[in-house]
Amino acid sequence: MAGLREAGLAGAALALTGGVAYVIWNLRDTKKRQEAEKVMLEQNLNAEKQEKLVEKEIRSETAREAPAVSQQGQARGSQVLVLGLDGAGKTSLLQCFATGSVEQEVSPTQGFHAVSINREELHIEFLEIGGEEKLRDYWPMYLKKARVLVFVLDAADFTRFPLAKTSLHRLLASEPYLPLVLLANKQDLPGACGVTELYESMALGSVGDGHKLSVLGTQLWKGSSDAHASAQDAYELILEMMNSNCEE
Ligand SMILES: Nc1nc2c(ncn2[C@@H]2O[C@H](COP(=O)(O)OP(=O)(O)OP(=O)(O)O)[C@@H](O)[C@H]2O)c(=O)[nH]1
Ligand SMILES: [Mg+2]
Repeated sequence: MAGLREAGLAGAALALTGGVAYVIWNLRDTKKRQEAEKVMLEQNLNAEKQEKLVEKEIRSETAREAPAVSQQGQARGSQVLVLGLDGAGKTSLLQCFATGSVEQEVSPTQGFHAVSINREELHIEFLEIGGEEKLRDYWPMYLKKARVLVFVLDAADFTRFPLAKTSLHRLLASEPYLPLVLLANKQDLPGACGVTELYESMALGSVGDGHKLSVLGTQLWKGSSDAHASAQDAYELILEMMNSNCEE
């Protein structure tokens, strides 16, 4: 009996210490959980803040129809018009500007694709009009408001150089003072034309003196580690050309 009682007491003591230990553990656990919840809450708030910031700084919009030309007005603002034949890499470029890389699959732009960047004093709206044949007739309508024209070219698609050249020269002829940034994209592809050859192939020497122009090689394919640096160089060049247009 005594053995049983002792065993009972020992059991009760164990249960008691176990209970105390549980309470302490539970208290510690609650404290830890509260701390963890606080950290999580702070992280969520920070993430929310960050999201809002990104939302505020970069807005991306795609639509099947281009914005009405009447809404465009006539004054040159901070719009950068991004044109080029279908498949050249215009959407990939804008995706890099908006997110820093080309992570998602891009699909052909059926109408327009706009990305607005607002950072401190800087506000730029990049407007891409799709490059399919049926959309090319709309291109000239958007030149009036553009401060800079970015023409993206698939530098490895030699067969379409003549078409790209005609399309580009038609645009330049209707806007004799519009600065041009020509992007020789897809430099990663074997045999892609370099910037010097492209200058010749696109007959840029024959473009009037009124045009400030720059040619830059880029590679913007999905997953490329160089895409970010390429897009960054293009972005800086565009900014420079925008500023040069302001100073006039
Ligand atoms: N290899 C390679 N592929 C690229 C590069 N840039 C874009 N592409 C690919 O080329 C295809 C067309 O790219 P888009 O960015 O949709 O071309 P786009 O000029 O917007 O074409 P449209 O909207 O049809 O006028 C996609 O499959 C891209 O992943 C590049 O530098 N290298
Ligand atoms: Mg596109």
